[in-house]
Amino acid sequence: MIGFQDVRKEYGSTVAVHDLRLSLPDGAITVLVGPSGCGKTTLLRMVNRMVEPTSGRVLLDGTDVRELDPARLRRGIGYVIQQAGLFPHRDVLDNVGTVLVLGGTGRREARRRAVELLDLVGLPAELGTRYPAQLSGGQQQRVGVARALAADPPVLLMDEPFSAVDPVVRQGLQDELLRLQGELGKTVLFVTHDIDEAVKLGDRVAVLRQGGHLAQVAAPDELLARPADDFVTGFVGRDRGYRRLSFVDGQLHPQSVDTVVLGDPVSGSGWRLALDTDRAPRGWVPPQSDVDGPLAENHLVAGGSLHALGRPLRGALDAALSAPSGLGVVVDGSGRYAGVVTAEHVLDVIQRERGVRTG
Ligand SMILES: Nc1ncnc2c1ncn2[C@@H]1O[C@H](COP(=O)(O)OP(=O)(O)OP(=O)(O)O)[C@@H](O)[C@H]1O
Repeated sequence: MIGFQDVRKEYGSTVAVHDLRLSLPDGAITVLVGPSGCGKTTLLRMVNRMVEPTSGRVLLDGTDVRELDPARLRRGIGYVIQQAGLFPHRDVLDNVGTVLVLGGTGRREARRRAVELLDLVGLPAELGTRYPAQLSGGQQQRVGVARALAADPPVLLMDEPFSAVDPVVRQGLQDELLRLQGELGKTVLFVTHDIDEAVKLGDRVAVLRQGGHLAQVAAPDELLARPADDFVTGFVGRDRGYRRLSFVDGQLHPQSVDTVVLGDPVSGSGWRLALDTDRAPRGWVPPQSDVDGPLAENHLVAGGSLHALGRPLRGALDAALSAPSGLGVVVDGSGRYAGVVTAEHVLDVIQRERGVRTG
């Protein structure tokens, strides 16, 4: 759907994008990642003609975008930028409905549709009458995404949309984008300088280096497993082997451990896992603890992270490494205790998976 054909952009003597050839698969997220100044934003803005190439062509559905009227082109492409870029003097509903009104929809209908879009991006309708300054950074970004989706464009350009929010909110926004994309299947071009964000979100990741050169384009797992050169190796980082575990699934065989339900008397010795009455893990009873009477929260040592069955093995290893007992707690889809795993067991499964994969 979107293709860059030998696209070059020069600003005076600066080559921002160097004869770049890249095509973006339909209905997938392609992430452009690279250090500051390597030409990511320039490349992205060439799609909606906010920047014109010095030479080469940008194709949208086979048509050179230069043949398309810029205003119409932009109405058909969702655009999300850092700090959302909302209009400060319009309330949230008017912000979200902007593109619809520009396209000829009446204001009342645009506001009605905006309420649905807020719901789509996980915001309560009550926020609709607030002004951007009355929202948190994460909420503003969601409004920005809702606004970009308003005209239901097939293409979404996202330029560092989550860079200005704190890491926890950022993860939430990333998860939300993946959920939305699962529903909507847009063709997304996403710019970031954060390799973790790139491998989490991208179906394909294009790594750029200084001077606007394309260093490698690959699926995230492939990128981490086989970086094309020293630049990409350096960029994806030293812990790429560990990060790659995010893409490794395998059949874990959790073992059982002694459990005790909060409110029940404690017996046995060694590490015992405390559960609530729904069998959700709550923490650990350490060896030699002398709990007298029913088990209460204040008798517990905090647990590590939990691993949900079927999720990538990185989470299982983290659960084992973060548990005070050294036993990673595995839960089922409803958050109920399903067993425990040691780091050794997880590593065995990983090695076996690798063996299968590499033949
Ligand atoms: N309007 C402009 N005039 C002159 N030079 C520009 C202009 N826009 C970008 N450049 C230069 O082109 C190069 C690429 O810039 P661009 O903004 O595309 O990089 P980027 O990878 O998005 O960077 P960042 O991650 O810092 O946003 C940089 O050297 C930049 O200084």
